[in-house]
Amino acid sequence: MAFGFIKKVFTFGKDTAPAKEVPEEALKQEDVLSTEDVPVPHADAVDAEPLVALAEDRDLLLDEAEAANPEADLHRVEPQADIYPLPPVVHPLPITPDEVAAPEIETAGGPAPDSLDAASETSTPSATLTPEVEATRAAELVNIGLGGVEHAHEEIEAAEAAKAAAIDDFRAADADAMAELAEPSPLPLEEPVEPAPAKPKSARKKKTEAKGGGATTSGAEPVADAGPAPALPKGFSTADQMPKDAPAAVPAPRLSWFQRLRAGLARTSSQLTGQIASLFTKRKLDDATLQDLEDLLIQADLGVETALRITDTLASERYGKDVTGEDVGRIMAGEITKVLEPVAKPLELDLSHKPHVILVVGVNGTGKTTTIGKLAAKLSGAGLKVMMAAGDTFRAAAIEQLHIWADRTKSEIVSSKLGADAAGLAYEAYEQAKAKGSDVLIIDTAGRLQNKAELMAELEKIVRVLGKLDPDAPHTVLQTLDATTGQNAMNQVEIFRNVAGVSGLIMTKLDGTARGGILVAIAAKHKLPVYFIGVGEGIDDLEPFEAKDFAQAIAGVEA
Ligand SMILES: Nc1nc2c(ncn2[C@@H]2O[C@H](COP(=O)(O)OP(=O)(O)OP(=O)(O)O)[C@@H](O)[C@H]2O)c(=O)[nH]1
Repeated sequence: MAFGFIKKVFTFGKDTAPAKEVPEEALKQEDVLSTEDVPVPHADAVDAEPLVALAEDRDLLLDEAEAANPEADLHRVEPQADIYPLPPVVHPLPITPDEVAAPEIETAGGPAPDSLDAASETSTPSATLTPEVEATRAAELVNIGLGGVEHAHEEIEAAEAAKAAAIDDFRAADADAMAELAEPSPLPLEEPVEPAPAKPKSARKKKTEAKGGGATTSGAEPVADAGPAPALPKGFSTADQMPKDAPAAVPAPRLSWFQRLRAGLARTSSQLTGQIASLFTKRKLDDATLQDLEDLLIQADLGVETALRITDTLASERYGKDVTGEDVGRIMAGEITKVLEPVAKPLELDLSHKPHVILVVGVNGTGKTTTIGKLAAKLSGAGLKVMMAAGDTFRAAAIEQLHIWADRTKSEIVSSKLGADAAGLAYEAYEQAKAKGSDVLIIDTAGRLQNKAELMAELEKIVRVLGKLDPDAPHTVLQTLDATTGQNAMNQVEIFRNVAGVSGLIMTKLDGTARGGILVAIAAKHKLPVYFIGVGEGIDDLEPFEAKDFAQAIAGVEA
């Protein structure tokens, strides 16, 4: 074995380069091979112990060979750095992920690609050190010139093969590591949420159609089934939560004018009849009860006169006897009817005048303009030629309002600018009505409080101007009374009668919360005709005044 080893050394020398004479001092290689004196690059990575053993073996073999054949020319070839340069100690290859066939990385569910560097560093196999060390050892063997070139070649090839295998292993391991990083973690941190199974498109469509969907968001395709609607705070609702097929608002059946009158007077009548019923419960009619009844009737605005008529009639019939509420109601309706019948007159028109002039007066908001429209509708409907005069020059809306009524009733209208002289307008309107052959001229006036002297003076002026045109004009002075005002209506009639010569009354708003008793008191005192009653805002809501109907409605007696 020792000769074979020597042979290899010689062959290596012939094949490559002639052997060089080694300086004497260089032959003292023990020191050279000392691991202490010769700095071994990266000594921490190279195990020098076997090399020292090899060098010792070499010296022993050379000594034995020289002893056996002193003639032999045995060169002690010592390693020199310039002849056999030490290969640099190769550290594990710094394989970067770029050099490795990177797997396709899906970012979803895996770590960010940035983490791959760290992953590759930490996953570098430590086994790659071994072939490196072996290669270094082989090189060392060559360097010391004792291992034999062939042996050294074999060792180097084996080391390189091992190194290549190690690199392959590393690359495979690294690729596995990277592939693992790219895969979603098999252990999710949170409980996975089961995705809702997608409903077939046709099923969704059917559901939408069944709901009548699409009506609220026209043109918008339902993108996805949003699932059950979230609970909304009070006050919020979704279109789905809206009641389907909400019943359409059914118009209330229109009441007859008498029903509306009764409804309007219900407060007055129910209050009155209730008090009367409780007054006469298990009581015989005596002076005290009669006095109490009189008080109740006066409180109901019927007036002292009418109240006394009622109590007197009741006493004459039932004094000292049991009395019921129905008894009192019946007598009350009869007596009120007697008071009202004389005033329940039709509005007489003297069409020989052409025009018959109707001046409409009253306090603000009592229904003058509206009543003019209603009257014109009746007259026009009867074939009469009607002209209106917008004498309320204080209020632009009143002028406009009358124009609307003129349009609706096919009436002619004369109007002027806001603030114009109302008397002058009345004059102009009369002239035009005369010229055009109008049957009726209806003149609106500004609403005014009866205590406003200057306004009342203007009203007087209108009456004077009209009287100059026709001594009998205005032929009718109508005053509108708001049925909700109560006792103040009596005062209004007194003032307007004195100033404008009111000749007849129309009580409006008897369809509301009326206090109709005052009309009985006014009728009893002034004996002014009551032509119509207003029972609504519509064009037909003006009814001829009927004493009995009105009386029964107040008394709460069935017709
Ligand atoms: N319910 C009800 N409302 C009425 C009736 N008559 C008039 N009105 C309403 O009462 C309000 C006043 O009516 P107008 O006709 O403007 O009264 P006016 O007297 O001309 O008012 P001024 O021009 O301010 O003096 C309006 O809203 C009318 O629709 C009625 O008989 N019943």
